[in-house]
Amino acid sequence: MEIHEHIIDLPKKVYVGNGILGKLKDYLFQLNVVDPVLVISGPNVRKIIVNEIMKGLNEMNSLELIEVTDSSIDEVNKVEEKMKKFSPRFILGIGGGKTIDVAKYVAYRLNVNFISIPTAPSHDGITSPFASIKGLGKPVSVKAKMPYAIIADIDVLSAAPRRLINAGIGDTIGKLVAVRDWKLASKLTGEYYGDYTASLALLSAKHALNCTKIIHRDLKYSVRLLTEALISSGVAMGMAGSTRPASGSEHLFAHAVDLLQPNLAMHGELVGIGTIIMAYIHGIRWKDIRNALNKIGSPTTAKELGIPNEVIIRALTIAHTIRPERYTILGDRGLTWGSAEKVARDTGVID
Ligand SMILES: NC(=O)C1=CN([C@@H]2O[C@H](COP(=O)(O)OP(=O)(O)OC[C@H]3O[C@@H](n4cnc5c(N)ncnc54)[C@H](OP(=O)(O)O)[C@@H]3O)[C@@H](O)[C@H]2O)C=CC1
Ligand SMILES: O=C(CO)COP(=O)(O)O
Ligand SMILES: [Zn+2]
Repeated sequence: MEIHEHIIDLPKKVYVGNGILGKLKDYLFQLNVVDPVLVISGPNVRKIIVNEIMKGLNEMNSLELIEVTDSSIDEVNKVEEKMKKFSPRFILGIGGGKTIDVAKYVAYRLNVNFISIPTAPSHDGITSPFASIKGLGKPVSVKAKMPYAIIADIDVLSAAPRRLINAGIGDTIGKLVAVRDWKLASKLTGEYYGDYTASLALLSAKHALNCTKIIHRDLKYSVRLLTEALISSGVAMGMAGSTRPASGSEHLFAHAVDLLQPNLAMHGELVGIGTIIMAYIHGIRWKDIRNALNKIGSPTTAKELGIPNEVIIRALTIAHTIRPERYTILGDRGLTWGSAEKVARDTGVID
């Protein structure tokens, strides 16, 4: 008899709290982290946060820091080159989504434990066992290492620029559409639909929507809520063994814009706009989503992001080609130029 197994890898420990990075040394001890340890970080985060963290770890005999500037395969190769000489037992990824993606992808390829230390609540890659790496030939995420532990310091995360916090809200609200797409696919194509992981992703989206109502009066509480939502959305991906619960047509749109005009906008901002458009096509409450994003000052129009109307329309027409194996509301044939222009205008994304 053939055995079908589904193996779920989960983090060993998740630390969340205010000012907890000051206890990093204790946590690493609790987690049995032994050196050599490699810290991966980006240039901004290094200056703002990591240099201080490194001082706190100066008792380690073997500790190295490497800076990465984007989540490309070239940066992955650069880190791997360094690892040949250094052979770390643990990797700490400290930063935004791109840094964490490089760290978890390197950790996966070389089978080294990886600890995720987010400095911005801008994405749900904090916990997911997937990484978006540019230069692998596709704009969507690939398999990577599930973090061994997560250390989320709410003081640090809530001090991140507001744009990054808003992007995390956009990335999470996207699950409202992603789960709809998944359900639709299960009806039309017979694809397995995981009720539990879908519910977990939806719960994250609901909490992110709640954040939009309270962030003006209680930033720290909202960031804590958002961080927990990002973590559990990542867990949903880990449990599903795919990004399906967290990425549908709204992400396809975001990936398409990024392909056409790289680095113009943050991932979560594009997902937020994609969510408005795809919610409109699904016939769900797209105006509520747009109002929620407007309320926090997150962009809801192409103009706010400096993206030409033609790029939005073109992205909508090619989005269905990005991951053809994952059925969404865009169907197999996608949108025509005319229908793409109409939905973008009807939702106010272009004028
Ligand atoms: N693997 C997955 O499942 C997922 C992956 N992603 C991916 O994550 C990426 C998006 O991540 P995102 O975080 O939005 O973008 P970036 O990682 O590009 O971070 C944006 C900027 O914010 C800076 N930054 C981070 N923390 C702070 C802070 N506390 N204070 C000041 N600046 C800070 C970074 O600095 P520095 O230059 O130092 O890095 C960087 O310049 C995309 O590539 C996306 O595809 C998104 C969702 C899920
Ligand atoms: O960004 C993601 C989830 O928020 C990952 O999605 P993709 O698998 O589409 O890259
Ligand atoms: Zn995302």
